[in-house]
Amino acid sequence: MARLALIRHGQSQWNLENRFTGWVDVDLTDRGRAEAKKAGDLLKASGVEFSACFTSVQKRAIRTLWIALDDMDRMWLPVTRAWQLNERHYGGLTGLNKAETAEKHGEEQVKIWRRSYDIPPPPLEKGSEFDLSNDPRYKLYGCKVPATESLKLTLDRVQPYFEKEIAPRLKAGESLMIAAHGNSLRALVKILFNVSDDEIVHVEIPTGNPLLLDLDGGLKPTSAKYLDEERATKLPTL
Ligand SMILES: O=C(O)[C@@H](CO)OP(=O)(O)O
Repeated sequence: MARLALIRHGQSQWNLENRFTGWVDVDLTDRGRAEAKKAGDLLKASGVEFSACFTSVQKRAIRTLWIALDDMDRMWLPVTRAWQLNERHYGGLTGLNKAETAEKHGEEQVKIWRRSYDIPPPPLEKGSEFDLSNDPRYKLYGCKVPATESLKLTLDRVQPYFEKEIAPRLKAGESLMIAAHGNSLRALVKILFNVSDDEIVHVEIPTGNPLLLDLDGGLKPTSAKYLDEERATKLPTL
């Protein structure tokens, strides 16, 4: 039976500051590092022997994976980095404080930008301090940096990557880890649990808390649990 562990990065500096982050390469806070270590403890205690890991090209996810693998004494596992697993791009909201933006535009509008399935935030202006179009990593990986993304647009890049690189290995019975981000993981949860466009609005993924799935041959979850039960959020029904 294949197992899949989905781990959102630990708390980042901009999670702490309550700022829209998206593709900005913000690092973990001390608490985020502690969450990553706890994720490693819990994965080790689960007894699952993983054969490979996937992560984004953003340091908060990469470092979470490093810390967890170090804790698990599995630093030798193969790791693949893919821009397709990046956080959703927050467009023109990038860098803004979420509470101040809600005061300015209203709670309802901010909720639509943050959690609606297919309404993207306004695009990021070209040449903005958060414009990453010339970042060497995206040139290296041959990625055209988006100007904004809804969850749907995020899923449109997560899904083909998952189906090509990850799903065949799970179908072959491998157990894999994915360390990624709130919204790239919401996209994966939407795919795996077959969540409707309306219901995905209510799915929140906690930081640094591994979600361990048992998958059948068609990659349908037969069991799903957050390993840190005290910090678990509600999962879609199986
Ligand atoms: O700022 C972001 O990039 C994400 C994840 O922290 O925030 P949200 O909760 O709005 O999806």
